[in-house]
Amino acid sequence: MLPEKDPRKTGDKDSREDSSVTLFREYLRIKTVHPEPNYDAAVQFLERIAAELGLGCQKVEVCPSRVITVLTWQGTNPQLRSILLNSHTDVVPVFEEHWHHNPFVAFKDSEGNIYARGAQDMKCVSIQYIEAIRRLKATGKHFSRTVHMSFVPDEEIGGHKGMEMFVKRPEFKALNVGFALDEGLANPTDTFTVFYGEKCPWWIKVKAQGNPGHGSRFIENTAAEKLHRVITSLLAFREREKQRLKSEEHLTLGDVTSLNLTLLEGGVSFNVVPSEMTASFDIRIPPTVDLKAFEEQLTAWCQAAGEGVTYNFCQKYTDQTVTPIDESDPWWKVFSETCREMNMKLKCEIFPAATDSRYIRAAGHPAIGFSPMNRTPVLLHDHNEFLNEQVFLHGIEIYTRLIPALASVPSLPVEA
Ligand SMILES: CSCC[C@H](NC=O)C(=O)O
Ligand SMILES: [Zn+2]
Ligand SMILES: [Zn+2]
Repeated sequence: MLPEKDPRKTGDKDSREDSSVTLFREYLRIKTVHPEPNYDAAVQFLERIAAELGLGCQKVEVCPSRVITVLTWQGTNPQLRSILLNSHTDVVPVFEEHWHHNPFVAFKDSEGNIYARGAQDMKCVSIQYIEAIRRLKATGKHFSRTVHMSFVPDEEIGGHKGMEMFVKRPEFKALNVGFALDEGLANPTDTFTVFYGEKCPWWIKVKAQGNPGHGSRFIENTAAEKLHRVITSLLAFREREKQRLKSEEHLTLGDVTSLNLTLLEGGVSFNVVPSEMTASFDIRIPPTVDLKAFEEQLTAWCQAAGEGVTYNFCQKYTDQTVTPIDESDPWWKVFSETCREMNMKLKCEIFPAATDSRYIRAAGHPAIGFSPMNRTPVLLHDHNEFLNEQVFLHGIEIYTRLIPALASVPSLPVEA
């Protein structure tokens, strides 16, 4: 086995690598991977950064072993609402046998592509925030609004012991957030995708009860027949939404309801007709859908499948707040104008999955999901996730413009 630092393993060839890229790769090597993320190492890393940059560092333990780290750059007018730059520190598991390089070594190939779990989702963004602030501080600049960087655990498993708890704490209220940035997605074209809202995740478990008996007989009203009907109704709806997305050109994945059958359970033996079987569905509902009507539809499908068909929620998010993206909104105006000044093309969408932005928006703060990765395939949660170092470095330049612009938004009427 090659040692972890061997250039054949890391792709390190020259010592002229940009120090921001080196820091990014160092962060990627911290194994904050589920199911047992090494959060202590990440917090230590962030404490070191805070000391290096001369930033305030606050640690909030929202529950045992779950710490939110907040690095703060105080503004010249701390009364004003702050800018929150949020990122999560955890990453999703890997199927190591499908990776061409160890996903926790941050191998860089001859084209500058850095391969690692978290390269896109979203350790890039954490380091881009940090490096932009490092550069801004180095020029001696100051801005009126305070800038906070929050680094949160457990986003990938729903944020229940992370951001969901944090927004309810006095320490969060004390941040006095005016506007937040959080993660988005890569875009393979020249355009950058920007997210102003998210779909609501609903995870439902449908239980069908029926008559049991010997596997050789035609038992009436079995659990399987009823479950089959529910599955048929739900998958037919899935097909309609899929076709709608395909046939209406202006629609994106964020605009239609997605639905997948993700778990099937039940049965004890080949020759025993079970009295109970379950099917679990991952449903993602756009903010424009009437949730009450949708729930009634689910209930109707279950009722139509026969007696003894019920469902319960394992996840039911119902806040449909979206962030304003009209030019009359002072935050959006500054965000979009600054991007325009850099000749960036933006496309505004609804995020198709769930991020911690939903908790920030539900707490009443505008939040935009934005990971500055254009000309990059969408590889989050995929094998061989990578980000090119030039794209990464360009992202730092983008934040180096965005952060001063946002932190200089003049006092708003609500702040008077
Ligand atoms: C719905 S809680 C799980 C959150 C998770 N977020 C990122 O992938 C997602 O599945 O969207
Ligand atoms: Zn993420
Ligand atoms: Zn993710």
